[in-house]
Amino acid sequence: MRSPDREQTERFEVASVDGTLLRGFSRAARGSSDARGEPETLVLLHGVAMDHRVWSESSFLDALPDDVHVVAPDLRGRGESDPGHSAEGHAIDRYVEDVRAVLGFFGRERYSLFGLYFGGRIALRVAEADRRVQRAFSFCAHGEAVEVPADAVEEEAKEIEGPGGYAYLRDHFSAAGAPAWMVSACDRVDQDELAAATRGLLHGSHQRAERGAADQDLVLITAEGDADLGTFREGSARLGARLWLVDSRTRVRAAARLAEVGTRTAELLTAAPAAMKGDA
Ligand SMILES: COC(=O)C[C@@H](NC(=O)[C@@H](NC(=O)[C@@H](/N=C1/NCC(=O)N2CC[C@@H](C)[C@H]2C(=O)N[C@@H](CC[S@@](C)=O)C(=O)N[C@H]1C(C)(C)C)C(C)(C)C)[C@@H](C)c1ccccc1)c1nccs1
Repeated sequence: MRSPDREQTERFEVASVDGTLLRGFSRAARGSSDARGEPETLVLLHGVAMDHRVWSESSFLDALPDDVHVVAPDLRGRGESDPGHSAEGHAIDRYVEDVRAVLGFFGRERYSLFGLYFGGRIALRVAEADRRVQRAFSFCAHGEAVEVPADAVEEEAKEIEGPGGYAYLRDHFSAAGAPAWMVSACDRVDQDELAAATRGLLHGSHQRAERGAADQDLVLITAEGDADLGTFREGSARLGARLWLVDSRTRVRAAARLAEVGTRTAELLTAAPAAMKGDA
């Protein structure tokens, strides 16, 4: 564990296109920077039933070296950020605007994005839209078109906003073998915002992501045993993305492997450019 005083963590607040205030945490880099005099800046995007705290609780943060500038926003409706209010207020295009507002706030020329589950899908869509994104990692979410069944998702939203909403998520994720940090994250999210974010998945999240710039480094990550592994392979071929597999039976269980993925991610961020070519 780092000693707190060495941690230069500070809060930030930035307004998105629609006026929603996004808040989050930034851990300054210590030491080296690149030829442009900029440290590697890694923006972390959490999943639907989560907030920025999952990065430290999963030990992903500890796996990142001191010389990386880490930016961890709370997505709208989560953590300390303003609510999205409605399903339309939680459309994926709003999330893309939010992330681009965060990139604008820190004013770097280049960013890496790491997204967790639906945060990964957001990362791929931001990479498509914004040339500042040099690398995008998507943990357990591919970028292909998906059928988002309106009835099943509406059913889920009703469960989530009901009296047993937190129990539904805790039970589902626990039964699916999710690690404790992922189960407890659900309880920190406001129920109405969680239901709106769930219905928000019906506004554009079905669309596939296209590759943005030719020089972007895209990385898809999923479980060796994932039932949708074929789709991740298709996505890797279509997008010219790396495919990293973690040793777990399902995407949900893969969450327990996040810290080791953090280590591998850090190696890619800090690798000498020459080493970037052609490694697995
Ligand atoms: C099969 O599900 C899993 O493998 C669990 C896994 N989910 C996914 O990878 C993707 N979703 C799905 O696949 C599918 N969506 C779903 N409801 C949308 C949704 O996701 N939620 C809404 C609520 C929020 C918490 C989040 C979530 O998590 N609910 C779990 C439910 C608990 S879990 C242990 O069953 C979930 O998934 N419910 C499915 C079903 C309703 C179809 C059963 C489809 C329809 C998109 C295919 C997510 C990343 C996605 C991809 C593309 C577009 C939109 C979402 C996890 N996500 C987070 C942690 S684990």
